Amino acid sequence: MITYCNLTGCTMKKLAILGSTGSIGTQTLDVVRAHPEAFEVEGLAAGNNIELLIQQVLEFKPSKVSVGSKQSAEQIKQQLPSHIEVFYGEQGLIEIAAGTDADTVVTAVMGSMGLPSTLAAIDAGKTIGLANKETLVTAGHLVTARARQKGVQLLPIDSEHSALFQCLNGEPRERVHQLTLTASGGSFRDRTREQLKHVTVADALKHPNWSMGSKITIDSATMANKGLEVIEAHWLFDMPYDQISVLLHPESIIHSFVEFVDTSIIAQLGNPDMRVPIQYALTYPDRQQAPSSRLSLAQIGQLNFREMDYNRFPCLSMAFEAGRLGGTAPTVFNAANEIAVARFLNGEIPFLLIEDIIADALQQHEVIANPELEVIYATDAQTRARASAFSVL
Ligand SMILES: NC(=O)C1=CN([C@@H]2O[C@H](COP(=O)(O)OP(=O)(O)OC[C@H]3O[C@@H](n4cnc5c(N)ncnc54)[C@H](OP(=O)(O)O)[C@@H]3O)[C@@H](O)[C@H]2O)C=CC1
Ligand SMILES: CC(=O)[C@@H](O)[C@H](O)COP(=O)(O)O
Ligand SMILES: [Mn+2]
Repeated sequence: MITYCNLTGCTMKKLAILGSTGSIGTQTLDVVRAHPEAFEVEGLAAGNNIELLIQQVLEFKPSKVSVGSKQSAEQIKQQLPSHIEVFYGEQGLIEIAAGTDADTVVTAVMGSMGLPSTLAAIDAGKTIGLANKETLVTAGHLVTARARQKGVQLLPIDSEHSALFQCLNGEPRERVHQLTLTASGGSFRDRTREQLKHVTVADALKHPNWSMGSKITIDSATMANKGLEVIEAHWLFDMPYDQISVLLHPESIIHSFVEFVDTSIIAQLGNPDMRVPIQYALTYPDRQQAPSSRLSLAQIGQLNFREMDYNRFPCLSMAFEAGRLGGTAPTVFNAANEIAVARFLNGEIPFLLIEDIIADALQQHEVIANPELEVIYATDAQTRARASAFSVL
């Protein structure tokens, strides 16, 4: 039984979930389902999957919900009890992030569209269970500064960052030699660049180890995901880029590790199951039985590792470069990648054009140092326009 106690008594943890119908959102609700005595759901936000959202509302009984459009809001209102408040669009997402009694907000929408609601949740003093890595990539300096100012904890949900958080266990930065993020290599790990020219969307969506939303699955295949994660680690752990490395590990059993200055290495292991890091963020600093299977190293037998080939995966080099440049460069990397992946998923461009679109966007951009929020939004919009128009013809 999980209880959250302070001097005034024991309470249930109150949650709002942004992106409740997605891969992370539904697995967060699996964790809630496994511990009904510990969690209450105050707010749910989704995009277009009204059918699933209605089922979630009837099961978890939040007081407020939000959907992607006004039309969906009208539709859902007719099917829900009248005491449930229904919102929509960006303001709706902000209402779920900041306008409920939730103490913890799980940010599980995809992309930098999660930035305004994440900032609103921080401003409202909510603890953040952070899955939406694009938010930290596009505006890491603003998000982390605001969280510090408000005394708000950013608890990582991304598996590698949850692993690093657990390995670091509060140790100061001076004791750390290097953070290493492991990378599965994604759907095309063993294909040559020549073979990548004609891969299909269906092939790209077959991740070897994880079942995830489509955008992140493509990011894994291009290695842009690991690039985003390097920048995410930089901001979450206040670590310079030359102390962050990436190692190819096809099995996704070691989720990441920390090498300390005395040469000791501490790693976090587990089966690839996001409900484990999600639950850790929700119960932190406590640990409880998770709705997940136990890892048997004897059954696995061996684990493999390979040096990262940066020529094979140029998106990773570009992300390191953007991170080191800082300012608006990571915003450009992220926005160009979001558009390029959407175009690939839409069947508009071949797989290898994703990296060309990112390279073009970074090359033409004049970096603005220490950008304010408005500059971030303007850079994001300009980059999206350029990436949408990019053509090989
Ligand atoms: N999946 C995973 O295992 C991992 C994911 N992450 C990160 O977590 C985030 C979510 O990923 P994932 O769960 O895979 O993505 P999914 O695509 O599975 O889910 C995205 C969610 O966002 C919702 N959404 C889309 N548009 C809107 C909108 N306008 N307003 C409100 N909600 C909206 C979707 O709703 P609907 O479906 O109803 O349209 C869905 O609930 C990403 O940033 C990803 O990088 C990080 C580590 C692991
Ligand atoms: C589950 C998770 O955290 C994903 O970000 C995962 O790490 C993707 O795996 P690769 O990017 O290593 O293929
Ligand atoms: Mn990850």
